Amino acid sequence: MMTLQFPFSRLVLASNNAGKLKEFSGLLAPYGVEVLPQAALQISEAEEPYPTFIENALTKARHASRASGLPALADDSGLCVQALDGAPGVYSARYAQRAGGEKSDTANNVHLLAQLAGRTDRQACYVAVLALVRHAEDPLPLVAQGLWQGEIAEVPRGTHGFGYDPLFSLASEGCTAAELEPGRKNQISHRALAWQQLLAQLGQTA
Ligand SMILES: O=c1nc[nH]c2c1ncn2[C@H]1C[C@H](O)[C@@H](COP(=O)(O)OP(=O)(O)OP(=O)(O)O)O1
Ligand SMILES: [Mg+2]
Repeated sequence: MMTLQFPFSRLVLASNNAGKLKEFSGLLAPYGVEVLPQAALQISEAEEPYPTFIENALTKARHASRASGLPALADDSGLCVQALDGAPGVYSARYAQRAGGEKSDTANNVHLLAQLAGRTDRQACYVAVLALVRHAEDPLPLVAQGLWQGEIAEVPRGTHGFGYDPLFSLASEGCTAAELEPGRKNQISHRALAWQQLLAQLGQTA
């Protein structure tokens, strides 16, 4: 792997999602940058009111950077299902809640299966957009995206990962994302791909 020098030694991870934090600690481990989850700095969760991943990612990164005075990395991600016209998309974390249910991964998975009942088109795509700001008013944030194609399984399988992983089935791997070893997911996921894109940009701008 190419080693890159980060232009800073510490950054805030602008996320409260334990699954994402775990994946990022793996992705960032080789780069010798100290990663501080925003909760460790008592930073509140930012609002995510926008209809695009990029706007939400940037707003989360700016919020954490403003509160901490440090560079910040944010991830806005979700699952886009073809037969549902791209839903739940940017609303993935609030999918069941917006339909009157609770805000949890389990409720989201149950709701997704109900929405797809009887549908044969199960194609879906995970999307991750990353935003890295050097400071809160950074006029030139680094932005990268990754996509990961899969299909929605009929029943959940696997215990690794988080979110929709038990339903995200990968023909090439012969299993769901929740059945993948975490290290494998971190090689091939939407988040891993976006991270590689961001690193490439850092290499150009560092
Ligand atoms: O690799 C993934 N494996 C499974 N599910 C995933 C993945 N990547 C995104 N997802 C789902 C989880 C959540 O339902 C939504 C992200 O929502 P999103 O607002 O970006 O994150 P969040 O609210 O959980 O944490 P935070 O905003 O603090 O980073 O997409
Ligand atoms: Mg969120």
